[in-house]
Amino acid sequence: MNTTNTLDSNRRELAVRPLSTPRDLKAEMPLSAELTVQIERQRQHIREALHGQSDKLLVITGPCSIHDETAVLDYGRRLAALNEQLGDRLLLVMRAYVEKPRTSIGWKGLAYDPERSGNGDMAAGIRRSRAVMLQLAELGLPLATEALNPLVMSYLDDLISWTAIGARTAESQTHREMVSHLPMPVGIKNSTDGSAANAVNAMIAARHSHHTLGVDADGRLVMLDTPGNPDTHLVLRGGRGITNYDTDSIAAALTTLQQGDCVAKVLVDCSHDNACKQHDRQPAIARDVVAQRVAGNNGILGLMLESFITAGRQNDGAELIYGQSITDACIGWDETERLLVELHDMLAGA
Ligand SMILES: O=C[C@H](O)[C@H](O)COP(=O)(O)O
Ligand SMILES: C=C(OP(=O)(O)O)C(=O)O
Repeated sequence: MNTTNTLDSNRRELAVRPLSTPRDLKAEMPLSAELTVQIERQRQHIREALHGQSDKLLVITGPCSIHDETAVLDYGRRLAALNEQLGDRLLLVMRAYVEKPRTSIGWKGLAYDPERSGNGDMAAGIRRSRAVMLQLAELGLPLATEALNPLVMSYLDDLISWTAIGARTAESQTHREMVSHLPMPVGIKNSTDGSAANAVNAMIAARHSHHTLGVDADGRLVMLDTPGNPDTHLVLRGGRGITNYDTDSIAAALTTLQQGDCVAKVLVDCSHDNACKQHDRQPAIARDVVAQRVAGNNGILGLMLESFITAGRQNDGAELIYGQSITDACIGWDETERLLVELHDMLAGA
C-alpha cells in the first residue's frame, strides 16, 4: 500500500499513493456489536439534549488535536473516570480531532502526517486515527471530531457521536452536503468573522436532501441521494477578536436560528475567539455560560473546552512536554477536573 506512482501531468508532477478502502479499514479494525450499540445510544443522548428531551449539559472537552496517542488515551481514562461521577448532569464528550483546518499552512493533523515530518502519510495517519478512536470509544466515551475532508470521515464516521463543521468550512456546499448524510448530531460553527449567518444557512442546507457526488465504502465514485440531517445546531466561537457568549449575543443567535426555522440551541465554544486565543480564559467563560443556563436560558445546549493534560501549548520539536498541545493552547487536566465538578455543582441549582 505504500507504492508511489508518478503520473505525467501537463502542469506538475503528481504523486499518487493508494489507500485501503473505508470498507477494508473498517473490517480490519471493526466495532464490536457492543460498541455499535454504545455509540448509537450516545448519539441518541445528544439528540435528546438537542431536542429538549433531556436537560443534561453537553460538554465537549479534549485536546485541540491528537499528536500523541499515549497522552490522549491517558486523558481519555481520566475523563471516563470523571464521567462516572458527573454523568447525571453533564453529557461529557471527548474531542478526538485528527484533522486540523489551518488559517494558511501548518500541520494538518494525525490523519495527514502522523510523524509530523512534513512528508505526509495518510495510509498510516488514517489507520492510527481509527485505532486511537477505537481505543477511546472502548473506554465508554462518546467522541467528537471535526469533519474536514469528507473522504477522511468515511473511514471514521462509525466511531463518532458528535461532529463539528469548523468556522472555515461552514459556508462550503461540499460540507453542507456531507452533513446531510452524516449519521450523528453536528455542530456548525459561526464564521471566523463572527457571523452566525453562514452556520444557519448551513443548517438549513444540511437538513435537506441533496444529490451529490461521493465515494462508496469500496472507493467507487457514486451519486449520493442524501437523507438530510435534522440534528444540527449552532456553535458560537467568537470571531475577529470579538466574543459572542454573553446573554445579548446568545439571544441574537437564538433569534436568527428561529428565523431560519432551525433548532434554537447553541453550544458555546469557550476557546478560539471567545477566549481571544487565551486558554486560561476558558473556565470563566464556561462558568458564565452555565450561570446563564441555570438562570433559565434553555437555548444553551452546552459548551466546548480545549483541554489536555498539561496547560498551554508548545511548538513541535524533538523534546516535547507530555500531554501539551502542539496546536491551540489548552487548559490542563487539574483545572479541567475542578471546572467540570464546579459546573456540575452549579447545575444542581437548575
Ligand atoms: O483549533 C485550531 C486552530 O484554531 C485552527 O486549526 C487554526 O489554526 P491556525 O490559525 O494556527 O492555522
Ligand atoms: C478549528 C477549530 O475551531 P474553529 O473552526 O472554531 O476555528 C477547533 O475547534 O479545533
